[in-house]
Amino acid sequence: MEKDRQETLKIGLVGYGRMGRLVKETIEKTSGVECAGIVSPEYNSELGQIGGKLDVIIDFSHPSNLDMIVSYAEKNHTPVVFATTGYSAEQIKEIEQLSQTVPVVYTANFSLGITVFQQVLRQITPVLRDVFDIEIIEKHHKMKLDSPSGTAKMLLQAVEEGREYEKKYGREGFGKRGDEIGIHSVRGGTIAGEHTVLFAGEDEILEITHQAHSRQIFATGAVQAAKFAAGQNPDLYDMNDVLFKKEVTE
Ligand SMILES: NC(=O)C1=CN([C@@H]2O[C@H](COP(=O)(O)OP(=O)(O)OC[C@H]3O[C@@H](n4cnc5c(N)ncnc54)[C@H](OP(=O)(O)O)[C@@H]3O)[C@@H](O)[C@H]2O)C=CC1
Ligand SMILES: O=C(O)C1=N[C@H](C(=O)O)C[C@H](O)C1
Repeated sequence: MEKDRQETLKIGLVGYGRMGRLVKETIEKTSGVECAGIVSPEYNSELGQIGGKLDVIIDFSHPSNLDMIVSYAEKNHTPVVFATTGYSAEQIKEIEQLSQTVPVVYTANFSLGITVFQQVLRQITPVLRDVFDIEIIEKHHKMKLDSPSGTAKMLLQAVEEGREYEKKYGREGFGKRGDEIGIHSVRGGTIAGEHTVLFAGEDEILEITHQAHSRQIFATGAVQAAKFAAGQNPDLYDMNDVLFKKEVTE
């Protein structure tokens, strides 16, 4: 009997803002996981101050915490779920490098809808790109720090698979549209997150939109990703792996 008992995963939570608080509540409602401690100004200033061994780290905070997380994870062989957006290209390399030694789930969006949206884009963009103009529009609450959103960058990456475009971030001035992709960030109120990819052709428009109606989808997905990461070999994973390739490797 004892052999079948699953250990409760001890999660170290970095960031205790809008998302961090919701992730903590979600952990408390989820079986098999517990919040072992929090890194934020009102709790601990680094993961090392949380007592005991952490089984996995979830980070919803700020790019400035990356080095602290990486050095803890490397030293303690702790899997990490990175949810923070706005990392520099060098920081993304650091995350990729970490994934050679510990399991890492890194995604700007934990929702099922956006995961499937990326798959759809990979299928339809090669068919449409030569005749339709492509624009990406994202809308978020006014407290968001980074623009464009991490999700908009992921959608752009899916659209650009097989062909890179010139990017226009917002548009102003005078002149015809070039061979480019426009990326537009709207900020206001409490919008939880909306992403649209618009394909505009001759007399027709195909528009795909994902709306987050609350942040719960991100918190639920992040806890699911933490459970997944804890059972994997070192590698870089995303929500496609978490949602659709669930087998735990030996
Ligand atoms: N991958 C995904 O699915 C999602 C990702 N996100 C991303 O998660 C991150 C956190 O989002 P959210 O919870 O809304 O943000 P908040 O601003 O509400 O919370 C950020 C947290 O990080 C802390 N923090 C630590 N260092 C810094 C610093 N140098 N500057 C600012 N804050 C710092 C804040 O501390 P303090 O309390 O002192 O401000 C706070 O605890 C963002 O990057 C966001 O884009 C958000 C939703 C979904
Ligand atoms: O900051 C947010 O709120 C969100 N950030 C993520 C992003 O940058 O894509 C995901 C989600 O849209 C909410």
